[in-house]
Amino acid sequence: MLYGRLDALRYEASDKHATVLRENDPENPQERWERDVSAGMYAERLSRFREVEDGLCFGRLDLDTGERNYIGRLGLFDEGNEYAPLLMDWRAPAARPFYTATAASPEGVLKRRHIRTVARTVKAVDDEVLDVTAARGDRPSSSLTAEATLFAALDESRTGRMKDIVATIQQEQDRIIRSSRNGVLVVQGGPGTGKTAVALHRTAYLLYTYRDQLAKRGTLVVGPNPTFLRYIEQVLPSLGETGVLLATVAELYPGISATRRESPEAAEIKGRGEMAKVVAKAIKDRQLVPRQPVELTVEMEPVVLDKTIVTQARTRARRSRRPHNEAKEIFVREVIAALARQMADRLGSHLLERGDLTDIRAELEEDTELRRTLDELWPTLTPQRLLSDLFSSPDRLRRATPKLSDEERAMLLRPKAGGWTPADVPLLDEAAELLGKDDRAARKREARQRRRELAYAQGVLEILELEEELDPELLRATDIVDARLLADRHEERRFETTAERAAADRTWTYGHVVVDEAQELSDMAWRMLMRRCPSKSMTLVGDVAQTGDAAGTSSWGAVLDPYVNDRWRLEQLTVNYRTPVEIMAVAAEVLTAIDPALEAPSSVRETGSHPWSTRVPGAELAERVAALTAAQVEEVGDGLVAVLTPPALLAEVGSAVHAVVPDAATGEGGPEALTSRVTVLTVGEAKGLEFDAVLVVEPAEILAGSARGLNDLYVALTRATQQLGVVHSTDLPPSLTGLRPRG
Ligand SMILES: Nc1ncnc2c1ncn2[C@@H]1O[C@H](COP(=O)(O)OP(=O)(O)OP(=O)(O)O)[C@@H](O)[C@H]1O
Repeated sequence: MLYGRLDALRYEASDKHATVLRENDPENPQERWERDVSAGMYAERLSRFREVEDGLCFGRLDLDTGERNYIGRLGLFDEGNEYAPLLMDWRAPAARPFYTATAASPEGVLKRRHIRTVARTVKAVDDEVLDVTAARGDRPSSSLTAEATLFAALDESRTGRMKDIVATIQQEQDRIIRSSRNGVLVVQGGPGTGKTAVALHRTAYLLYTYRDQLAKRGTLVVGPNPTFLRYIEQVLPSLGETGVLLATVAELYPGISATRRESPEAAEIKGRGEMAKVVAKAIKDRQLVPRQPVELTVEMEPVVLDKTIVTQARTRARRSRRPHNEAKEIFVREVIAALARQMADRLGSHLLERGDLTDIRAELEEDTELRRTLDELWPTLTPQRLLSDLFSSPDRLRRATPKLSDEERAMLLRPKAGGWTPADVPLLDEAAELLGKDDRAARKREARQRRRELAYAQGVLEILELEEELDPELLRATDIVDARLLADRHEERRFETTAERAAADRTWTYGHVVVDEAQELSDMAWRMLMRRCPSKSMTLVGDVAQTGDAAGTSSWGAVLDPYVNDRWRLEQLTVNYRTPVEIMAVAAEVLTAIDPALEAPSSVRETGSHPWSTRVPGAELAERVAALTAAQVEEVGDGLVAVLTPPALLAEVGSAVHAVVPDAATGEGGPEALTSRVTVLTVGEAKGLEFDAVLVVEPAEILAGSARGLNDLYVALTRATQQLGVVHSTDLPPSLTGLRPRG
């Protein structure tokens, strides 16, 4: 019945979509725009109906009032029966007991039913009786809800794409998902505790609950890398939500594609909060005072631009606290005023009238040589020019970074050409803020366009006039419309979704921002994100024990206090749904080595498969890893295998594995990286992902590879849902005693 209703809605939307496209043959841009809006709306509705097809209805609540509510991915109503609810959206308040009711606190629920479907067929039904009196003899209650459905989901082979957990959200997760939209919410939790899942379901919940507010300003979900974003991109559509912008920090500056590579050390320096001062200093460094007086001739009169004039003008411009490009106006005005006074004095100011002084100023303003000189002293700058000049000039760099060591400065130095790195993006953003808009070119372009439109409109009217000349009695076109009005009507308006408009606008501010793997963000990246969300309605999820980036954080307070003081709230997730008990026991020792105060999340599953290690000769490492990978592929059947290596071994191990498993993928980037049976990755690239089986190569090298080597090792060990093996040629790190050596 529910699928029948869904089909009817789908048919209706598809019909309307086709009608809009067929019947509206837009005559002018306004009509075209209106048609695009309607067509966009129906297309979005259609895609939403398509996305909720799988598992449309996954639950039922039998209430003590005798009512029976079905719970599903979206709300469906019976049009023929006063819109009585047929299916309740999981986010509706009345659906909440589906996730929170327990035997101790049944919230009016007698029975909760979990329904598992494949395509449109019900495959399993799992009932929980919550009324304790009625439940006598039933199985003992556990802290998990929907246990059977949950375990079935957790035991499934991984597909390389994250699935939604809407049918099995657990109580501690539900509380976070439905937590208030206001303020900054930090969700701290160990690996596999569902932080990513919770963040995405919370996004869907907020969009449902605050649809109007969020539709206008949009929602941004930030992830650590493009592979991760691909991993999660299907979750929100499957929850009926399209139109959320998913991006990495490096993608948040429109027009910049940050693909240049640099050392982790250079990226760490660029991520430091003090770089904000460096950018500010680099800008000030471009506001010059001439060493020697500059002599110019304006309208045959000599003028001298000396140090005092420029210094005073610069001080006034700086004091205005306006961004550099906007403050230029003040600088220019001040210099011109001073030079006008100079000229007037020479000509004898007592002889001049008021108008004369204005004329002198106008002459100065129009003088190209003076303009050129002023442009040199206070150049109009783009963020790109500022930073590429800075990083390619040892002198500029030295002046802007007095606190860096020579060694650190050398790491930042690079040739101008070659593009931008991800760590440059927050610096470009900072520079854009401090430089302000230089919209003169855009304004000129607009004015030119407008003139063209007016001229065209005028031409149209003239033609109409000519045609109408013969019949003076008739009302003429020019009686009703003038060129300006006609041009207005012709102005193109392009239809774009909120997410598209937001993505193209650096100064866009979002209604809500979600950051996943938030521990990886540098101080500069935080500055940038905070600017994107002045309301500070944010959800930040992460694990300070998994910080791999040297510029990342080990304390939420340190990150957030500068922006919101202590006005942020912390929620913790404590149950690990991914990593089985056996693997977690090994990883927990590494966690203790990171910080004995940190507590590992407790795993819900046991697999009976113990993590193993095998030592091989150094010269055979890549080959042996390849052979073991092939064996692992056999073992996991349909599942996915990841080989996690230190960066230095990636290429060698990658090609050895490729020789044995030809469809294996290596490294980040390619679309096959997630869905190949085997993927060879560095730990950084595997962040946030999961696989059925994982082989970790040379852990001692992972450990030694960075200042946060232990954190990286912890991340590597916690990626597997079923099996874990470690292959090494050098001694194992002392924290890996829990592995079972294998011949
Ligand atoms: N309530 C749930 N029902 C079913 N599966 C769940 C539930 N919670 C989490 N999972 C599953 O557990 C796995 C780990 O979840 P997720 O990736 O969100 O964890 P995480 O905390 O972000 O991990 P990490 O810190 O390692 O990135 C995923 O496969 C997710 O689907």
